[in-house]
Amino acid sequence: MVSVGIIGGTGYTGSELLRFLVNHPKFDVEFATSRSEEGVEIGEYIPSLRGLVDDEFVSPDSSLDADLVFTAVPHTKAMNYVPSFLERGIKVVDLSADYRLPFGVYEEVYEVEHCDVGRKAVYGLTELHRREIKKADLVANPGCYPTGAIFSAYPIKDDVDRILFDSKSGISGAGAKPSSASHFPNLDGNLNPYKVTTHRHQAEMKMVLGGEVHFTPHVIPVVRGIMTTTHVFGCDVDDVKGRYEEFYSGCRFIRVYDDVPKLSSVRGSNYVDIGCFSQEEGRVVIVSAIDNLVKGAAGQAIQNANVMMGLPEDLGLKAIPLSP
Ligand SMILES: NC(=O)C1=CN([C@@H]2O[C@H](COP(=O)(O)OP(=O)(O)OC[C@H]3O[C@@H](n4cnc5c(N)ncnc54)[C@H](OP(=O)(O)O)[C@@H]3O)[C@@H](O)[C@H]2O)C=CC1
Ligand SMILES: CC(=O)N[C@@H](CCC(=O)OP(=O)(O)O)C(=O)O
Repeated sequence: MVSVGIIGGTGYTGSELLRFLVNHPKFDVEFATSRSEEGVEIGEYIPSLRGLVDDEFVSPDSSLDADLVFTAVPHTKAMNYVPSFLERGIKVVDLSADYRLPFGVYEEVYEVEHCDVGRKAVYGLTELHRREIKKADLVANPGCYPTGAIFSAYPIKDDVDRILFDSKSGISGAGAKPSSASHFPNLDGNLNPYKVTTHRHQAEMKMVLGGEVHFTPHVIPVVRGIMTTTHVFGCDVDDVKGRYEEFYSGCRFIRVYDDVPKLSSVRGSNYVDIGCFSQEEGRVVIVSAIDNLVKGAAGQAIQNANVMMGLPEDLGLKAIPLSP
């Protein structure tokens, strides 16, 4: 068995890691941390795990031991834990943004100084970066929006002039802490664009796709899921859908089809559904759907950890979507 730890076990992605790890045949949860819930039984704090996990949350501490650690803490916080794990030979999958971008770009976009500059991480969109992930000690798990967006454009990225991502996210993307954006009367019945031209994930999308990339996020009154409508301009590809089918053949979590994907077809699962492929003069529209907490976070993190430990990529991740 491989022992794994979670820094940030009470958060939405930490809880989702626990949900999948309970059924993982090769990963054994050694610890999950929380500062606010230290000593509280995990199954008591996360009622869906009642009777399934009887350990208690422990205080986050750089001396905690495991074979692999998931850091599921807010960006700017993970960099305080990652170095000490790596220095003790413990592999890390970081779910935060701290190691995703070149350090100079990170400091500009996140407006903070990075305290671990120079550390090498592999950016982990599993299906695109498997070979590097296999050899990595530190994987930077991609952002939720970039995951859905990049998969929806990658197969044709070199044959287009310009890419525009228009994404709609469920509110769990904002984490467990309530805010005015997540307050029920502000969210219900609304569709709220935010950071329309300035969202921090645009840098990640540009890093992987290159070229001209634009991104506008919206939050919608659902809990889980990200739907991205991707407009590509100047597309020089005859059979766009055929290109995707070929590119993603053998990727068991990526499903390519004709229809417009639904959030309910991926909810609770590690799937990326890609479809639509509507074409008019000079523009192709492609739509992708993911569960932000699974393929956009915990699921992809476990997929990457499987690859890092030389295990089958889909181990512990065979959950079927919760449709409807
Ligand atoms: N929600 C999503 O859909 C996605 C989130 N992510 C990223 O994953 C990370 C976690 O997100 P999410 O689970 O939503 O966040 P939450 O806010 O829901 O949870 C944060 C967790 O981190 C702990 N924590 C906070 N500050 C610290 C600290 N300084 N040291 C140790 N632990 C700390 C909290 O527990 P306590 O305060 O009790 O210690 C809590 O368990 C973030 O970087 C986020 O951007 C990535 C992809 C998708
Ligand atoms: C709806 C919502 O608020 N979403 C979050 C995305 C958070 C997230 O998951 O950020 P990372 O993927 O970079 O870790 C936001 O826009 O900041």
